[in-house]
Amino acid sequence: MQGVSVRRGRTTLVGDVDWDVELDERWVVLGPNGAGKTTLLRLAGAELHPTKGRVSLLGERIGRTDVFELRPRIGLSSAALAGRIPADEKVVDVVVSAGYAVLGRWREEYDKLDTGRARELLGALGVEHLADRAYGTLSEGERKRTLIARALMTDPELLLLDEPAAGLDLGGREDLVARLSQLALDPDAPAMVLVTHHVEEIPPGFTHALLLREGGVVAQGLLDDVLTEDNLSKTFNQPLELTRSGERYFARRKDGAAPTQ
Ligand SMILES: Nc1ncnc2c1ncn2[C@@H]1O[C@H](COP(=O)(O)OP(=O)(O)OP(=O)(O)O)[C@@H](O)[C@H]1O
Repeated sequence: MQGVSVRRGRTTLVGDVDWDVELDERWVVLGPNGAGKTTLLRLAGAELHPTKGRVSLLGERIGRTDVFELRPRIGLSSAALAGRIPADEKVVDVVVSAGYAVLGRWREEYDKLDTGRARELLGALGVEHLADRAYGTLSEGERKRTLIARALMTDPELLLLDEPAAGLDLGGREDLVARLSQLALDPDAPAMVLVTHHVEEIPPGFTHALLLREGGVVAQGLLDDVLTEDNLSKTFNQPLELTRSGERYFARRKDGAAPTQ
């Protein structure tokens, strides 16, 4: 992205962003509510055109390419997508239908090979036993894993995950972080961008971070350089203490700091 802004009326959702993601990188986009994270991810998923600036994805310039050809090369898991899945859709079909860029099994008869791959992906995410259940009967954590399996179904070159751990309990979060870490460390895995509000959700193996506040970039670059107390405090507009334990990060407000408005 070069000089990218997205505006709606007088509101700037993201402003003047320069950002490069290489295919072997795993990025976390971190920022408070309303910072513009989802907007940035939708730009990266060819779901949104910038108001200003240039976006190129997988060698194709947005505005000069057919986004319908580009989108299957990008795997996306988001709450918006989750909300469009029919409750009675079979879990394996939620995954396999990604290869046909549809939601809802009724449209296609799927190939056995594809169904096998979908089950394999569900297995890699620890939910193969749910393959024949209706999506609507799954817990939040099981749904998130199903959606990640779906995002991987087309063997994408870029994987975009919008708050994959939101709504999970502690065990569910830790399990998902471990699985995403495995994926991040796999050299054959696609480039990854993960949006989150919480440093605790950064999976080991992620290499880069972009910190966003009020639509602007506070800092971006190698994770270790960018994730500092100063940068995090600026991003969340309060004095934060950041600790690192092994490959994981933890943050909390500094002792004695006054609550923000
Ligand atoms: N169509 C629109 N018109 C005006 N403002 C909008 C529009 N769409 C989004 N916004 C605003 O743009 C800002 C950025 O939204 P975005 O969803 O990208 O933030 P986010 O960082 O993903 O937030 P969250 O963490 O709460 O999901 C928000 O303040 C939102 O209210």
